[in-house]
Amino acid sequence: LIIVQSFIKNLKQSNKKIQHQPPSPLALPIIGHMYLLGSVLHQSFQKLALRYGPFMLIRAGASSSYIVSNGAIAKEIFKTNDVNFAARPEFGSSEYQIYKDTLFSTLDYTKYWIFMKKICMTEILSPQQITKFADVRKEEMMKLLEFFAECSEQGEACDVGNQLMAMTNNLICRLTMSTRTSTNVNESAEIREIAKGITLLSGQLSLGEVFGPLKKCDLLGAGRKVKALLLRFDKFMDGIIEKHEEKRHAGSKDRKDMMDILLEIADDTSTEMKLTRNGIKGLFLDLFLGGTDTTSVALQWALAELLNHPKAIKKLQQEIDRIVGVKNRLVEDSDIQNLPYLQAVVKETLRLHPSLPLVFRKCREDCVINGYKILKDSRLVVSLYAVNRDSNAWADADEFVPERYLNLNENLAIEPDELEAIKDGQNFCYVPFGGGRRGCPGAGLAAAVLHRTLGAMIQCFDWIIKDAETLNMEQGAGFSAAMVYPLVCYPVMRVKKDSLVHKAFCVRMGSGEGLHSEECDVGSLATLIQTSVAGSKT
Ligand code: HEM
Repeated sequence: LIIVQSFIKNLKQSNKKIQHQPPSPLALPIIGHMYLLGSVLHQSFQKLALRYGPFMLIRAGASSSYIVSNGAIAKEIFKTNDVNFAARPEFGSSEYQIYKDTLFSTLDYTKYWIFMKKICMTEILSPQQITKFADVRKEEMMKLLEFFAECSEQGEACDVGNQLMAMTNNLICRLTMSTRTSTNVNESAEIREIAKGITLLSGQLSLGEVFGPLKKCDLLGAGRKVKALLLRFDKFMDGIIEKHEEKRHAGSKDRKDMMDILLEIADDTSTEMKLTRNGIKGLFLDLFLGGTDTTSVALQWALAELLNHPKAIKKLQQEIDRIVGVKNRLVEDSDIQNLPYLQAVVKETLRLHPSLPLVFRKCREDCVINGYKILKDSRLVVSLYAVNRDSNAWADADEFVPERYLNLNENLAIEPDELEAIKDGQNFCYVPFGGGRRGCPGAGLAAAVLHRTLGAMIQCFDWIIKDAETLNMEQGAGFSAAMVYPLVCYPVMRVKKDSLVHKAFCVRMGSGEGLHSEECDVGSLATLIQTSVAGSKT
């Protein structure tokens, strides 16, 4: 009897602990909390979290979501309940989404998604594949540096953001299907235009959620426009697939790009699932949408933060000068491990400016999060922005302090035994790439591009902000938290006129100031150029 009684008492107590509704602001009829939300959604959520706590319920019209704003609860989602939150909710009406069954980023947590994730991690975005295409990354980076070098020679300012965007777009096009602006202007530019349109319209489409069942009426007209763009993308991809098929049947010995790999998997009858042409197209759409803006926006923020922190940019230049030098060669992938301050700058940039500040998940089964009962199919948003800037986890949370990773003990407001976890990425108060099995599969590629490109931009140039002392760091609306104001600067070549790096630029830019054997070591210059432009006959 005593045992039964104490069991019932315990049950009652534990039931009491499970609450049903987390804190929520006063909701107005019909619109709910929409009156509290500004255009920059992640900042509105962060402000509300300061008042209502790290786990709150927000209702916008007919759509309700739980909002997570600290590392402890993010850990419950990304680790403790990983599988249960490995699905995404629907955004707006899916009627217009021609790849609704194959678009990797929006799929439910199904066998097919697991199969595709495996392909991403072991084949197309694997560390081996990233290394194999290091020369392509380098070539695109060199193009970018050449453009800045030309601006420097002409004394002209340039819109750095536009150039970075073009670079990441070209890079993703080349890695996925060996297409690039200079070899095929139309293909790369067309992809950019389609991806830009879809990103913009998807924002409007997801607004349809607030209309509940009425979302099917496509009141904002975004659905029809998205469908038109997707059909254009579909036709474009048919052309690319056809070209790759022809090449394969002709027995081409070219290095395999992602499309070649996927077509081989599609033809393999021994795989556990069938990869269809639509599956390839859906995954490619994700790679274009997920890989381009995210990486270029992060690079922009990194340069902007450095420009607003002259001491940091100097420290970074000194580190690169010491380890790599300014004269003989550019920063290589293999240098990154020896450049801890560069790593810290990239890490701090992603902490303050996660390119996708909000992550959307769907609950697959009833569960308890932070003491609240969450029902199956509920929507949940992890605000990476708020988690990364949580002042209970980070000292001076809104400040750009790369040094905090070099001396964790002084700058972090968490328990010392968690410090090691932060270093190896297991701590959930730093989550720029999301987390758990649904975390970003492109993090490795992004890291490779970010470190090397930023390193080279700082190694080769001093940067002067156009018409201002400091940059306006206002964040814009939209899925990727880009800067509101364009990042316009004067690049000023740092490398000395007679240095090998400078001469390599001159040769590649065809400015005639290139080689004179009495001036420099032609052998090392030739090596430099060859490694800069692998495969080129220069
Ligand atoms: C700085 C660069 C990048 C950042 C900050 C970033 C961040 C993110 C985040 C936060 C997510 C959602 C994760 C979650 O739900 O937990 C995501 C998903 C995704 N990212 Fe990235 N990403 C970046 C670059 C890339 C690149 C280069 C690619 C590939 C070329 C890529 C492909 C994807 C894909 C396909 C998804 C969907 C994954 C899924 O739903 O299972 N990302 N990314």
